Amino acid sequence: MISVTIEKKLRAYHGQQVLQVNRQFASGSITKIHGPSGAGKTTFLKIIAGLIIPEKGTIIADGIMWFNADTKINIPAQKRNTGFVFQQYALFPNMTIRQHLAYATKDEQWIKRLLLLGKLDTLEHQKPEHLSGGQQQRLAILRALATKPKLVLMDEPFSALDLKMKTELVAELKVVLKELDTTTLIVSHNPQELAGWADEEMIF
Ligand SMILES: Nc1ncnc2c1ncn2[C@@H]1O[C@H](COP(=O)(O)OP(=O)(O)OP(=O)(O)O)[C@@H](O)[C@H]1O
Repeated sequence: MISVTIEKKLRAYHGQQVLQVNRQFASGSITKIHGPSGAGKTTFLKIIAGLIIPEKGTIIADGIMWFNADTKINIPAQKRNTGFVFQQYALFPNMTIRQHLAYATKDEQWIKRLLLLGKLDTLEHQKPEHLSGGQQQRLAILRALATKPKLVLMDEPFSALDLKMKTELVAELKVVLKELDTTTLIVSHNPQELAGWADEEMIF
């Protein structure tokens, strides 16, 4: 279980807005997060990942204190074993699809399964510049899963996919996430998207 109790001042255009969250996420659950633009959804994911530091609060993951503002505990992002799908994908321009995955895992069977999941098996030796937006986005999702993380944070991960691709991927992705027992937080700006797919909902 991940338990998050935080406060973070946001840089808003007018005045100041404070992001306050007090929420638990059960192990292996999938939570869909939605709410208005600028409400702090991306910031919230980055706080859990350890990329943005809140002013107050604690983050406890499976009994381990990742962050405590009072005692100044702050486990670095790379030690939180968290998969992150960024809105802008953040792929490595000089690495092929396969190299993105092989960088994270040596498990050949797992790499093969991920490539099939993302329908990228025939493109494994291509670099990002030769991929469509949807293919790049799928690679970002696969890379986030490559280490079989206990926590996956996804920021609008299906925005570049057509409906057919999204429907197929989402179904297969859920099977994989449940198999890994990965706790998953997915930001989606569309309240209807993923209806019935996620276990929980969090509204900003
Ligand atoms: N590191 C940071 N520290 C403080 N405030 C930040 C930081 N990064 C972004 N912000 C501010 O937080 C606010 C919320 O931004 P954020 O990107 O989290 O919203 P969002 O809900 O994800 O929006 P969208 O749906 O448009 O992606 C913005 O006003 C932004 O300026």
